[in-house]
Amino acid sequence: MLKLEQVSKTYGNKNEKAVDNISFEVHPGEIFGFVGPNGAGKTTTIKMIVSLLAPNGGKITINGIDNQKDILNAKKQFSYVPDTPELFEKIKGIEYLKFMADVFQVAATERQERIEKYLDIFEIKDAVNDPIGSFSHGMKQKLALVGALIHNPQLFILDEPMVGLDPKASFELKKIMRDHCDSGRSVFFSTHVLDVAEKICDRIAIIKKGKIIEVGTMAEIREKAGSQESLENIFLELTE
Ligand SMILES: Nc1ncnc2c1ncn2[C@@H]1O[C@H](COP(=O)(O)OP(=O)(O)OP(=O)(O)O)[C@@H](O)[C@H]1O
Repeated sequence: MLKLEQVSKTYGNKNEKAVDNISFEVHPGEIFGFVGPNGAGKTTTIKMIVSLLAPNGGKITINGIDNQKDILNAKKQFSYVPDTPELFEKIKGIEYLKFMADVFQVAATERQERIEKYLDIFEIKDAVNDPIGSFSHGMKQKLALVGALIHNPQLFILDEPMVGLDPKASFELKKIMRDHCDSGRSVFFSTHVLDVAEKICDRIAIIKKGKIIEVGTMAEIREKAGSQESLENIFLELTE
């Protein structure tokens, strides 16, 4: 579903690589967690996957499509919710959702169904007729999530999705992520919330100073670390 092969990124004329020759794969039906300390390279990696940044080297394929050679078709395969969604403040929430449905050419009945379903789940049905500028941070995040789910993407990419969400929304999002993968699609997300990653991810990659230092299921990570500890404890040991 998502494949990174020897991907690197250096910003400007910095000496150090923000992302250094990383490779991993996210399979269909998988929730894949991407964890690492501040400045490790998570957002840089995500921005290269979604074609907001061009890598200096390596190859990224999404659902078999090279995201440097065929950007438009690669972009049709995924949805992306950044850590701080920047939405059009002057338009109404519902106008944003219709715009997203238009961009991804979602048929009328499906868009109606999905918009209603997710507005209900995230409890922002009453707010969507107001300008986005009047939304709280959490409400904007919920709207961005609904907008990203409208075309039922093959790959759902989220950067720090739990930050700013209330406990109910966070619970619902985790359920949506699982359902999404149970239907054969995939989720790739970065997080600092390690107990959530441990609980919901099928596989996890740990990045440190731009390099992948561990990747696998929790059982595989525990085995390699020679420890039965929590992801948090193993993470702290590996990233010391
Ligand atoms: N626009 C930029 N220009 C120059 N350097 C950058 C830029 N964005 C990120 N970096 C550098 O690249 C490295 C990786 O940053 P990145 O934001 O990818 O890390 P992260 O793992 O997402 O961190 P965090 O958990 O703090 O969000 C850091 O050293 C950072 O200073």
